[in-house]
Amino acid sequence: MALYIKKGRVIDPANDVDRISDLKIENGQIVGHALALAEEATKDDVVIDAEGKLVIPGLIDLHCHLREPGGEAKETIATGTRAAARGGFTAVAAMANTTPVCDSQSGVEFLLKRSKETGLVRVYPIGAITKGLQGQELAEMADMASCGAIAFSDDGKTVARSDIMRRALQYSQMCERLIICHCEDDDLVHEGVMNEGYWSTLLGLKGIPTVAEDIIVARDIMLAEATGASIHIAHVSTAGAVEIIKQARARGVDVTGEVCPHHLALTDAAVEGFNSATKVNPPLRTEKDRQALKKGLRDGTLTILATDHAPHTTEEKAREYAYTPFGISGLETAWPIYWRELIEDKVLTVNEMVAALTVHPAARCNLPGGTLAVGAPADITIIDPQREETVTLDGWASQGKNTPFLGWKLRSWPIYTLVGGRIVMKNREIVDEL
Ligand SMILES: NC(=O)N[C@@H](CC(=O)O)C(=O)O
Ligand SMILES: [Zn+2]
Ligand SMILES: [Zn+2]
Repeated sequence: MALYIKKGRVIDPANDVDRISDLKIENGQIVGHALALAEEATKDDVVIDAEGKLVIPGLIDLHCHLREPGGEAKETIATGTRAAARGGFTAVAAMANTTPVCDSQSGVEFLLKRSKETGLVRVYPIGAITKGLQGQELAEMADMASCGAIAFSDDGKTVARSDIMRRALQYSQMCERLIICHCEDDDLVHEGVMNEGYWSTLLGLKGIPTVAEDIIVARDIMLAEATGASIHIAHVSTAGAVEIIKQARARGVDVTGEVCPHHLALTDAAVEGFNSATKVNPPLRTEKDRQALKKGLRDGTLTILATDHAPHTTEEKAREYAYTPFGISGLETAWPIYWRELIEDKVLTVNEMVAALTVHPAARCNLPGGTLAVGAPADITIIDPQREETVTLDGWASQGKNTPFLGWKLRSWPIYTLVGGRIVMKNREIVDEL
């Protein structure tokens, strides 16, 4: 049995493809592209009509929190990967800040095994940089790399000690893996819960200054430059960080940066009303920062889009603003939010936006996928750019209901997700029983 995707606009930035075509899928792989290829389909085959739709490589998220093991009340691999499928993602990289922390071979092996058993999309483990995310002793980086860790990160925390970070960068080169940096100076953050500025003053909440991020972005870039290592800056949120990354790239430092949907769509003004779903780390910043992120994407300083999907329980998110945990459940609204902020606002072309969600993240971590080339695994997303939907929790797959976008009317939604040729989401609904 073959599957055909008929008459879609096929966009494959990795191969400079943007044309109306049919795709043929067999045995989990893309086996052909051509106009009218679907005419050969027999009654045993499946044909998806994609006229007026975008047919793109499955989206790849380099930054999400699946919470398993230890945080199953917030999310599991089963529910988090279903949220991914609903959002058009065919692969997600899972951060190490679980309980226990993913800082050894057994942590990586657990994640891979559990993902195979219960995951709906591909899951790539990210190993911790330091044991227990304690920032004192390097984790078993080489062991983790050998059994499938695709990168290293203490995300959720900064590696505060520069000597430890320097050593980690040296080891990462031997392991040929990227270090992903969560950048905030803990002393400057202190007890802050939102961006420091007009709104924190008005609302009487403790502020987190932008320099808390900038200073560690600068430090990590200098350490990467000194060691020759490759780094990736997670959730870039400040104008200062964009400028520092831009200068470093111009000098030839191997640094990339990612942008999250919420930092493009919202500012700290959204905290008015104390909606706990707006509490995230790094915090929502000012309009100036938001515009700097867009400019950074436009001029090629920032090349990757990632969700930082950070689900929490409804109970935790019902706490007072100062005490509720940081994090936004982002997988299910990422594509239409990016569309609104980057396509409707004319920051990127559709091809550039697709590249930032597919070939760029794949290339950065040497992942398979991110392309629709013949012979590639059939990880494919179909987008209906016309579809309008209001964000509600109906059909929401993530256990984390902590989205600041409830009630937003958004255009352009994923309508099919295929992983290895298998349909895992169709017409906005998961195709699979838990
Ligand atoms: N982004 C967040 O606000 N929270 C993340 C941690 C992180 O990404 O730093 C989490 O694990 O909850
Ligand atoms: Zn982080
Ligand atoms: Zn994170």
